[in-house]
Amino acid sequence: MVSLSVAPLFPLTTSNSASVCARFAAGDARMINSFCFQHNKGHRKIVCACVVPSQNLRSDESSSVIFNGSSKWEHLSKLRESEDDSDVLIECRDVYKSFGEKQILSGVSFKIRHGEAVGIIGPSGTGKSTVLKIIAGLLAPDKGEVYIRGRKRAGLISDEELSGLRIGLVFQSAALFDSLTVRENVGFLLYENSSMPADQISEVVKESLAAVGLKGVEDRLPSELSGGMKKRVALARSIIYDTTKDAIEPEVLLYDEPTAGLDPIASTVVEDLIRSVHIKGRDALGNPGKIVSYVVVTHQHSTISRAIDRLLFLHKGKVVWQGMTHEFTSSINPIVQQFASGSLDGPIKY
Ligand SMILES: Nc1ncnc2c1ncn2[C@@H]1O[C@H](COP(=O)(O)OP(=O)(O)OP(=O)(O)O)[C@@H](O)[C@H]1O
Repeated sequence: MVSLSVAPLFPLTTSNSASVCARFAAGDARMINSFCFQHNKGHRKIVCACVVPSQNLRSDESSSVIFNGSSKWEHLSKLRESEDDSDVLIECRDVYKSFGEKQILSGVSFKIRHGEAVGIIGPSGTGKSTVLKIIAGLLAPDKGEVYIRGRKRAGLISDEELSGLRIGLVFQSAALFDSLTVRENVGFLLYENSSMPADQISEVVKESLAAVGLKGVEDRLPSELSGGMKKRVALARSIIYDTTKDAIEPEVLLYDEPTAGLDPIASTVVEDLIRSVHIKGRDALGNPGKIVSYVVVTHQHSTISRAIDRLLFLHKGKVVWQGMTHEFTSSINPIVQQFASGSLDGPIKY
């Protein structure tokens, strides 16, 4: 059975049991709410979120990976081809997507491996959010395939019976329900879909909020929170899960511009939270994170340097460069160089 429901930092969950759950936190909570009630007929599960040691951007020209047909890239590409793929959680293979006449993705290919913290960057409108939605199973590619732990996904997440991987999508907007308290927002899925008693949900909500460094805000309404706090509440909602269910699958979180609109310090808080809920990190309570891998779409340099280990650069519908975060600023790829410097001169035209 398939059920879809919502969460502000929106987890989309699939399970390897007969139930599948998708959680969303989109821009319009009401729209999501109605979507949720239409679809959420049976079982569901809930998800979590992530952290890892940060890396600083630095120059390392010798290790850059360039996608311009250079022999170095071809060589590395061949090496990667022969790599062991047993740790690949998600793979997009030659994905195409158009909206009407507008071709957005024209053969996007990449892999997300177990334990990775991956960033997708590139000019505005190049299809980064579209890629996240395709990974999440909210949009189907026109052509090409998405593999979840080696299994080809057919159609949308709602069509899936089996996946073995929970995928959560955290939208740019916190997408909290305005009329619900923080407790009700964070525990939304549990109140709606689990058999957990209210006091137990309340406890789990409290723990989830504590994991993102928030205490004593359970009874507040979203309007009483700052933008940064709303994002943290949304993150708490994305990492909450039904503690009465066992066998929780590995989970991947997808963040769409998690620090957009935040001041530098609030951005740092969110970037560290993203790290902290990752399996390589520790949350505010000192517990290891539960998110196995995550993907962040961002334009912010601080988020790239603080929360991301490997980057995919999307341009004109393709991944035109990929490399470790520290290789980004030293890349000799003209597209990357222009983007990194913010120059108006170069191959990217506005
Ligand atoms: N559902 C849709 N219907 C029609 N067009 C869409 C839809 N979703 C996205 N687009 C268009 O596809 C293009 C890529 O959008 P997308 O949001 O994926 O880009 P992006 O790289 O994330 O942009 P930004 O960095 O500005 O957030 C845009 O031109 C957008 O208007």
